[in-house]
Amino acid sequence: MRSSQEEFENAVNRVKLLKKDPGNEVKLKLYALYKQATEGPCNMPKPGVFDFINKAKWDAWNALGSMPKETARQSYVDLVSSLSSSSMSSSQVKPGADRKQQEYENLVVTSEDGITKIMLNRPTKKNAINTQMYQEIILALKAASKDNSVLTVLTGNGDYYCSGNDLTDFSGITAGEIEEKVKNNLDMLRVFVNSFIDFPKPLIAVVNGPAVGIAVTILGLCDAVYASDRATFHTPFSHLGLSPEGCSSYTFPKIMGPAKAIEMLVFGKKLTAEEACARGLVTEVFPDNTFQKQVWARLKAYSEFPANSIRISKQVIRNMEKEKLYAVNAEECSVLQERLLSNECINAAVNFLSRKAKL
Ligand SMILES: CCCCCC/C=C/C(=O)SCCNC(=O)CCNC(=O)[C@H](O)C(C)(C)COP(=O)(O)OP(=O)(O)OC[C@H]1O[C@@H](n2cnc3c(N)ncnc32)[C@H](O)[C@@H]1OP(=O)(O)O
Repeated sequence: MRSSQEEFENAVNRVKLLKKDPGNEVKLKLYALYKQATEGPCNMPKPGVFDFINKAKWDAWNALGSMPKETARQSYVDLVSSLSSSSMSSSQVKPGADRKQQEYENLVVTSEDGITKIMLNRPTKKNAINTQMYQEIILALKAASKDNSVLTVLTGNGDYYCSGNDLTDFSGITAGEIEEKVKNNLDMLRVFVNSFIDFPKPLIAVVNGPAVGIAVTILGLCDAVYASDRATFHTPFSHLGLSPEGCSSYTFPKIMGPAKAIEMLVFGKKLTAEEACARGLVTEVFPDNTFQKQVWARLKAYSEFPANSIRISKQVIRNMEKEKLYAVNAEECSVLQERLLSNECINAAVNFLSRKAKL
C-alpha cells in the first residue's frame, strides 16, 4: 500500500522518539530515504574524500538513484515501523529476520524456512516490470542480502513469470521530457543489474510461466533456474528496436555459445523450457502440474545446507567475473540509452500501446 504524506510525517516524528540508537548504517539509510522522499534524486556535488560524514551521507543518498519519491516515502515508513516494533538492541536492522512479510506495491516478499521469496506481483499485467517494481526489486534484494535466509528465490504470481520491461513506461511523457526519463531509467537499470551481480547468496529463479526480455536476460546472473514445462524464454529486442541488457551480451554466449546466443538475442527466437535447458540457461524443467511441489521440496532441502559454506562457495564461483560484469552492464546501458531514443524503438512501443502488434 502506498504510504500517505501523513504516515510519512508520523514516521519522521517516531524516529525522534526511538529509545535505542539504531546505529550508523540504519541512520544513513533513514537519512537517504528521507532526502529522496522529500527532495528526489541526489544532485548535490560529491563531498571530498576526507569529509567522511558528509561523504557517507552523500553515498547513501546517491545510491538510491532515481527511486521515485513515493517509493522512498514507503520504504522510510517501513523501516521506521520495523525499528519501532523491534526489540533488537543491535545496531543492525535485519530485514526479514523478525517478520514474515514485507510490504511492497508490486512484490510479495516472504521469509520462511531459510528462504526469502521475492514474488513479482502484477499478474494482470503479466508481471511487467515498471519503474517502481525495478526499485522495489533493488530494495528487496538488498534486504535479502542482509537477512538470515540461506537462499533467495525470484518468481512470478499468476500464469506468467514476467513479461519484461513495462512498455507503457514512456507513455504520457512529452518529447521534451523523454531524454531525461530515458537517462534516469538507464541509471536505474544499471543499479538494478548490479544488484544481481553483487548478490551474495545463491539466487534461484523459479520460472512459473513465460518469461520475456529482461526477465530472461537476468537469468544468466542467477545461480539456478528451475522452470515449469509451460515456461517459454523470449528476448524480442530486435522486434522492439532494442539491444541486449542484463549482461546477456556476455553471459549468454558463455552459457550457450555465440551462435545460439545470437539466435535468441538478435533474431528473437523464443525457446521452450526444454530448449532453454538444453542450452544451459535453465537448470532443470519440471511438469507444470507438480512444479511448485517439486521445486519447493528441492529448495527446502538446499536451505538446510550450512549457510556460510553455501554463500562462500557461490561467491568463489561468481566473484572472479564481477569487474567484467560491471563493465558489460555499463556498456549495455549506454547502447540501450541510444536505442530507446531511436525511431525503431519508439515505433515499436507505439505499436504495442495501440495493440497493433502482439509478439
Ligand atoms: C528500465 C529501462 C528500460 C529497459 C529496456 C530494456 C527492455 C527490456 C525488455 O524487457 S524488452 C521486452 C518487453 N516486453 C514485451 O515486449 C512483451 C509485451 N507483451 C506482450 O507481447 C503480450 O502482452 C504478452 C505476450 C506478454 C502476453 O500476451 P496475452 O496473453 O495476449 O496478454 P495481453 O497482451 O492481453 O496482456 C495482459 C495485460 O498485460 C499487459 N502487458 C503485458 N506485457 C506488458 C508489458 N511488457 N508492458 C506493459 N504491459 C504489459 C497488457 O498490456 C495487458 O494489459 P491490459 O489488460 O490491456 O490493460
